[in-house]
Amino acid sequence: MGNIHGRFEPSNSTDKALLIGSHMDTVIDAGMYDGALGIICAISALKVLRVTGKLQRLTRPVEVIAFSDEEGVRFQTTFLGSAAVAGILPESILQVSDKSGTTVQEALRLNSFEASAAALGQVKYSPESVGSYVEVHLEQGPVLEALRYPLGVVKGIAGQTRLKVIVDGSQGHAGTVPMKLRRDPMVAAAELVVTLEGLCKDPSRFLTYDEECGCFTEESLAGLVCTVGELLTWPSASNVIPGQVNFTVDIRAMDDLVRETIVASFSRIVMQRCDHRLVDCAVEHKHSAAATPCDPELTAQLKRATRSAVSAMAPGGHGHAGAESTATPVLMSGAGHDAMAMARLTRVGMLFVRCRGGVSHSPEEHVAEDDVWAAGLALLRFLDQHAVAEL
Ligand SMILES: NC(=O)N[C@H](N)C(=O)O
Ligand SMILES: [Mn+2]
Ligand SMILES: [Mn+2]
Repeated sequence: MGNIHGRFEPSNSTDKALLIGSHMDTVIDAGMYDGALGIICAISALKVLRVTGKLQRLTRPVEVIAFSDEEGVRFQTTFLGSAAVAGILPESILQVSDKSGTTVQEALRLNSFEASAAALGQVKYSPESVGSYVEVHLEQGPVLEALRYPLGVVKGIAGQTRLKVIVDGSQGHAGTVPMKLRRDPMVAAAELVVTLEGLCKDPSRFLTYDEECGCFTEESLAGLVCTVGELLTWPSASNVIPGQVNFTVDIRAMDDLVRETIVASFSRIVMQRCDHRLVDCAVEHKHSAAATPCDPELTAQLKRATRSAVSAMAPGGHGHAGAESTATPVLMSGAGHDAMAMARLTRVGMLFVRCRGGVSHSPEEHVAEDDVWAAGLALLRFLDQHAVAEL
């Protein structure tokens, strides 16, 4: 699937491998740090172990993996690289096509990968060969900056569902079709986009009683967000009533029942509103990933490593300013990560790095050099705890 691996195998290792990685793809018009930061941190940490002669003291294989496609921008499926390693990628994925009609299999062939079902089977790792997966990633949110702390550990990752909504109407002349005779998919889509926002801002206004059997609490609704990031129209001419409009839907929540109920409720609303407007519609499920907890023991080790790294950089150490408190923040992640796929193979832990203004998926994305240093130091401290034998 286009992943890139770098592995160090100690001569007499008996323990299961530690995998450290992140994704090397990103979104359109992105920043420099999403994904890449985690890969660079991992490679740098192993380089320091080599330079300091510690590689030979590793008690377990340590492997860096740069995953090929985490964002799912091109094929609307996501975690292609990590899901292949985790062994959860269905063979059918090879036939999913992008907007130009190129399938995953063809895209791989164009890059000299013979992607057959058998080849896909060879990519997956056996659970007994892997002990844990750790990922360093910028936070992509405002919490660490607000806490004035450079690093944090992740308690869990929100679940996510991606849909594609297709609305078909009657294509026609913008000047001659009376308003009352139109079957306009653009207006239907616009109404659905605004309704989706209302559904996620205030679900109680929309959910029917039987759906509320979950009696959603404030906590269970935590992190409920929805986004329409793409909207395509055909034929996309200013003087033509569109024939078809389709748009993407991205729904996330910390609670899987909440997310599934919102998805079901929105699908029902799509059918109802399109019926009312006499347009045809379809809701395609492109991707779903359940909310993923991080492993408590790995998280505790990452917390200890973080505290050690930040205190080593505090004034009198390497002069790292800004760590106002000693307790390492523990955060939930609204963003998805390869760790969600890798959690289906092994236990996972994540280390978050503060980013300016919490901005990500934008050229404005920025991480302070000192915070990159702190992340690398914390990863080294984690490796010392987790994989390097005492002298
Ligand atoms: N698969 C994903 O969730 N990709 C991004 N990391 C995202 O959060 O959208
Ligand atoms: Mn991203
Ligand atoms: Mn990412």
